[in-house]
Amino acid sequence: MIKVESLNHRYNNGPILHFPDWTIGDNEQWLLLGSSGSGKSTLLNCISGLLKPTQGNIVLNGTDLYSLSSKAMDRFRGQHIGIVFQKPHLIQSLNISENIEIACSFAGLPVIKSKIFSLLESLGLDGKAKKYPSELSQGQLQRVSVARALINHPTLLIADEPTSSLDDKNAENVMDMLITQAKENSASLVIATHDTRIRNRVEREYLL
Ligand SMILES: Nc1ncnc2c1ncn2[C@@H]1O[C@H](COP(=O)(O)OP(=O)(O)OP(=O)(O)O)[C@@H](O)[C@H]1O
Repeated sequence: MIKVESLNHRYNNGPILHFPDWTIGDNEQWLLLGSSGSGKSTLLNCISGLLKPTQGNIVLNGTDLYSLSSKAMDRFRGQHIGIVFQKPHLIQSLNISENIEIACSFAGLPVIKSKIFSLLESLGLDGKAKKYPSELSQGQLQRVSVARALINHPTLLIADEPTSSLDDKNAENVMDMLITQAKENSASLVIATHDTRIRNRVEREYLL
């Protein structure tokens, strides 16, 4: 379970961004909705432990994120939170398997190749483990970024605008994949979006 409590953030001398309290239960799926500039990325960065909020707490499975040292936070994030960015951000000089392995290493967890291969297979990427990012299509690269986010069995899977640059069919495919993979991996799912095409796919909505 993830709790967002009494949270607000202020960049430099900008306006104070207020975030309503939010409880994300185990295995729940949520859309994070709000107009441009309303604070979606700021909130996701706070929840991911990447941005210390000016005030308030993020509590994940009983751990107050910002009570951790930065080193402990990095490890905790690696173990409990998987993030799918809009672009895959893979390391070009590493093959697909190695790109996923570094997510295990960052989290201080052992690399189990068989787990990587079976996750790639479940995402329709069998046979791609030894390929390099430049050898895969954009859709395949996005699925690799989902595999990287899931490899450590996170409590929470976060996707930031995963469909905004996609046509209708691919947006549908990506939503299917995120919903199915979150369920199969028993992860809660939060998708930040202003893509109205996907609003009917997820029942719960948090509005900014
Ligand atoms: N690093 C920063 N320094 C100063 N102000 C920032 C910074 N990042 C974001 N902001 C401001 O904070 C507000 C919220 O930004 P944020 O990126 O969280 O919104 P968003 O809802 O994700 O927007 P979008 O949908 O356009 O990506 C905006 O007014 C933005 O200008």
